[in-house]
Amino acid sequence: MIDEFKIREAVKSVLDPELKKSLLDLGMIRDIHVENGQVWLTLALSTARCPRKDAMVEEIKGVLGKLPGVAGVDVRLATLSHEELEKLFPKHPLVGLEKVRHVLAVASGKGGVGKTTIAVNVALALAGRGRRVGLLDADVYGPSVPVMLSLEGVQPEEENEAILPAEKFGLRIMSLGMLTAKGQPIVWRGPLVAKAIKQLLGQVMWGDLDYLVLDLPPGTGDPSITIAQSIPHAAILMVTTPQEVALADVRRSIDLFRKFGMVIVGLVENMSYFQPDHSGKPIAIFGEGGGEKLSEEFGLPLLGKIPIDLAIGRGGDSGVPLMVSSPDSETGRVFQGIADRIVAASG
Ligand SMILES: Nc1ncnc2c1ncn2[C@@H]1O[C@H](COP(=O)(O)OP(=O)(O)OP(=O)(O)O)[C@@H](O)[C@H]1O
Repeated sequence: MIDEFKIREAVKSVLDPELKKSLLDLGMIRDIHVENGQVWLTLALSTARCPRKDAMVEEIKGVLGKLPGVAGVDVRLATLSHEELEKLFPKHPLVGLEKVRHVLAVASGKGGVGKTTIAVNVALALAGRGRRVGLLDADVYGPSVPVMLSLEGVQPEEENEAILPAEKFGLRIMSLGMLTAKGQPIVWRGPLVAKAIKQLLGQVMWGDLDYLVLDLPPGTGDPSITIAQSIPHAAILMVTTPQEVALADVRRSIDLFRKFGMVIVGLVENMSYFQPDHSGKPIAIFGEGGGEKLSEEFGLPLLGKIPIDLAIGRGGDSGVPLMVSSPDSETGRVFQGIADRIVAASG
């Protein structure tokens, strides 16, 4: 007859994929109960969002289901307590940036050039290429990612003292805007900025990510440098516009990031031209050549030129970005090209 002892013996062989130790020995399989061949047990996970939970449940059921006398196996899921987690994993395996392969910080010389638009749509384009992508809105002056992704009013959930990013359009998203009460003015200055970002970086359960795209505050002020610097291995994606007058700000910004030892992966020129219709000639509303000029001057690749597209503005207002509503449009293909070049550059 099957009993708890036999179940324990058998289930010992199921290992935690991370720690490579028996789930039973780790205390993650508990409350085993056997009655008339039916087995009940609890699997306590590091997080309810554990990406491998289904595989672990299947393995447990597979191992126990083979035992003679077992009629059925019922696995209940639970999460480890904070104390248990700390004991098993001195550092939570999914919190912070440990499992984030690349951090891409989107910066601009000044405000309003489309930095957030580029951050959101490049993140979506990378996700469209099958990459696991997070988006951190670190724009201390006016976090606009919640509006662009219709996440207004969304408060982050917490689990075991970690903050869970919101999930939307296949991205994991966290915004400074989610940490402030609705309607409250945001006054993140000096030490507060560093503290808020440190908290975000240290406490958000980003999990396994190929890319974390960061929307930096605009300009060459303290916040953008402080934030970019506080993230190990962050590389800068610089947004520019084509007109000569805007270039001075971008030059200053590039110089400053370089002075602080930051790598710049490339330039994206936004609002490059307007295409009235498919047959007409593109109109260079804001002049032309800015991106190329900077590219030559600083030896940086120009990763793409985004047209002025009414669908981008509409996407920003409606909360459904262009790379969700029309990823294969002409503008969508430019974002795809940028994502491809980023992937190729990051290896
Ligand atoms: N290529 C484009 N075509 C049409 N509209 C655009 C384009 N790029 C950006 N916009 C629009 O311009 C406005 C400003 O864009 P966005 O918020 O992305 O700029 P930003 O540089 O992040 O601004 P901030 O400095 O305030 O953070 C938004 O309404 C956006 O929809």
